[in-house]
Amino acid sequence: MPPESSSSTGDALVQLRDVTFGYGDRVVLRDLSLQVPRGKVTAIMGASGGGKTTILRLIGGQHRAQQGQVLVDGQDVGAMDMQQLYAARRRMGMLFQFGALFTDMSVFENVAFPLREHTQLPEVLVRDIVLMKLGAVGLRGARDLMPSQISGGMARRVALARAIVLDPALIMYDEPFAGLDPISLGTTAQLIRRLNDAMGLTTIIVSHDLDETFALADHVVILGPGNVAAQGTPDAVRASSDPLVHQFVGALPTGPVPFHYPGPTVAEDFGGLAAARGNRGEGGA
Ligand SMILES: Nc1ncnc2c1ncn2[C@@H]1O[C@H](COP(=O)(O)OP(=O)(O)OP(=O)(O)O)[C@@H](O)[C@H]1O
Repeated sequence: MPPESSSSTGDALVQLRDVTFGYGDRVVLRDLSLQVPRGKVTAIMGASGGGKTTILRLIGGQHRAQQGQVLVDGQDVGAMDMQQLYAARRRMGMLFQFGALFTDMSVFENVAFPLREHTQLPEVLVRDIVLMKLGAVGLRGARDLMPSQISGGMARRVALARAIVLDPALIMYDEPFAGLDPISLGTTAQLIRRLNDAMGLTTIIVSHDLDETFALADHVVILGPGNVAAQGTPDAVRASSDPLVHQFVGALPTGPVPFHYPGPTVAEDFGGLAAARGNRGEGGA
């Protein structure tokens, strides 16, 4: 696979090029193009159901684009066979919402799990790596606790240590702040930034927390229906004149983002009922 020319792409670790993807007949992303700059924190935001998690799944190779390309470090994820995909995924840490821990394993064993699955490292090295990663999230002292003995915020940090234990190049967080109190939320945001910078990572966050995410991210992508409404630095995106971006950034209840999920019209769904009421003389209101 030829490397991407840096002149056309900047230095992007991940690129989606004219990607179209749908579930069954329902097209979720249409000709969507976006860039994830290397070494930076990129936030993907937008209305609920807009396809943010779908984008993460395309990057992780859990879904394949029906048209277009998903390039990770210049390699087309959609064209990989299982072995290549497996190798590519080892370079990606993924932390999905509430990144569930194995409840029957200690904190230490949870973090050690990917090392035991994917490497044949001797136990002394496993121990050092796990303690180093737990140290990075401030939980070296919690190694022997079980998931039931730690708070939700701590569990999130253990999941984070587990996601970075194989030293990925890219880490993706889906809703890392969901359900956290304001202090844990601030700690998690700081940690995401610190890990990104200290480990030379590239980070993608899908998040609904506008203020926290704009404060944290270097690059923001706002999704509109099926496509990118705006992308750039947080300041550039805030200044966008696109009505959808304006609605989103201003958290306005009305604007181009529809309230209703696409479906039959009211007349189609309730027409029979209205007609029946009409026949019984109830249709006045
Ligand atoms: N496995 C699936 N099968 C069918 N439809 C799906 C599937 N996963 C997601 N969808 C639909 O695709 C659309 C995009 O979903 P996705 O989860 O990517 O959106 P999102 O932007 O992450 O939403 P949210 O912010 O609410 O998490 C939604 O309308 C959803 O109902």
